[in-house]
Amino acid sequence: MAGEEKNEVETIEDGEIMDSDDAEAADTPAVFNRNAIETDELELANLPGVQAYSATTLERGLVDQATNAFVKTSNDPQKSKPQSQILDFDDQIATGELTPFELLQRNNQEKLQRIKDAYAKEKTAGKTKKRKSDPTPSTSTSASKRSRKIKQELRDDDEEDSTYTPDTEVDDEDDDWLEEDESEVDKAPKKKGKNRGKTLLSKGRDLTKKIKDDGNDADYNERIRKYQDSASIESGDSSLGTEDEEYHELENNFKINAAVWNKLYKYQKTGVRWLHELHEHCIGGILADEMGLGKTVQIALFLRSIAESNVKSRIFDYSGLGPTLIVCPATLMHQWVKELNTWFPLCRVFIFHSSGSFHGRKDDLIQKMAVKRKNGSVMITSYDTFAIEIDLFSRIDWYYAILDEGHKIRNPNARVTLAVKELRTPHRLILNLDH
Ligand SMILES: Nc1ncnc2c1ncn2[C@@H]1O[C@H](COP(=O)(O)OP(=O)(O)OP(=O)(O)O)[C@@H](O)[C@H]1O
Repeated sequence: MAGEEKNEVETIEDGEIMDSDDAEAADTPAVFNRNAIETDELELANLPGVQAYSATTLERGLVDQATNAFVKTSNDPQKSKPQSQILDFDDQIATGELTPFELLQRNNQEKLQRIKDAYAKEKTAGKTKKRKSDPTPSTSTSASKRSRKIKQELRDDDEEDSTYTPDTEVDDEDDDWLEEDESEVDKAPKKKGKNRGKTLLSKGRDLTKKIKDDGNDADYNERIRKYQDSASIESGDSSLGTEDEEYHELENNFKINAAVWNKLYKYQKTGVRWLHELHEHCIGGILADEMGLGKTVQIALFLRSIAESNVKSRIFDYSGLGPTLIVCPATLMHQWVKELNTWFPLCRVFIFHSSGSFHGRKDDLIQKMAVKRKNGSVMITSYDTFAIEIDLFSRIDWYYAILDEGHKIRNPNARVTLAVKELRTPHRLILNLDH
């Protein structure tokens, strides 16, 4: 670290933090000692007018200083109010009432309302004064300026610039289909961690071997035909898949089949709205609800709403849902197929794995994925296959990349983590970071 000015504040013992009372007494800000680096450690330090500090000491000092300030504030009943308010708000996020963005928006609205109220008060007071006595300069201009400024700040917060440029080239390299020994596919699924009593519904993952993906054209056409037949017959469950024209409107011109939306629990609806907020801001996110609370379902519904809304992408040159990649443990691949078939039946779902129903060259399957479909296509693969075949996966510009059981990429140097970094996609989501 280098700075042009010499630190004039009184320093104390190495790494020690000056108590803020002492700092107040001394009428100086609280500071920590910045260790000057030995001049022979850094050539820069030999330059005239430049002073070098140890970055580690600087960072540690800042963290300690912030911690001390926080502890002091929270022990002070006068100052602790904002913290308790924050906890209340956090509760609303934790219980699935609001998304963090909605909370911010609400806070901003409240702030704006307070300004408006103060402005209205000032105005009334001003009028009364004017009537009663000499005209005094009005404060309304500055209040409305303040209000305009805050509104502008709120608008500015919403504007994000993205420079992602997709490259759609797919080359024709000849690859043999990899027959992996992923015996975990055959194993009964094991739930990790403690059951914290929150699980709503059991996954029934041992059924998954019977579920076929849409890798085979004939099977896929048959599934869609059956679904359309059943959807045209009015039955109790047909609402999950019918093309009802009734939609629930979401923000930014997105919508979702109303019958399906109404099947979601409240916190799941909040989750889907939050996924849309991330999408709009082009930022990735981690959906880490407890096991079995419906993360897979929320993702399926979110993808479905993107397909159904057919909104023009801010990044790609098309509307609706583009090719989406889901990477998960091999034991969960067929469960994903099942949930997608249930909640988003028109989507074509491919498994890229030796247990999938596609028989042919791997790059033919990848090319099939690259085709834009009205109802989207989702490719599911295992972490092992993904890491081995990263060259193939990185040929596509993925619309979304979703990592289930995302703690698999916890090790920054693991092959799979490095492979994930090679993926070309503007939208990344992680599920189940850790349990
Ligand atoms: N709103 C709902 N209505 C009906 N069934 C639901 C609903 N939400 C979830 N389910 C069902 O509950 C089960 C668990 O949901 P899901 O697989 O999405 O949970 P999950 O959070 O992804 O679980 P895990 O963390 O174990 O991967 C599934 O069978 C799913 O179909």
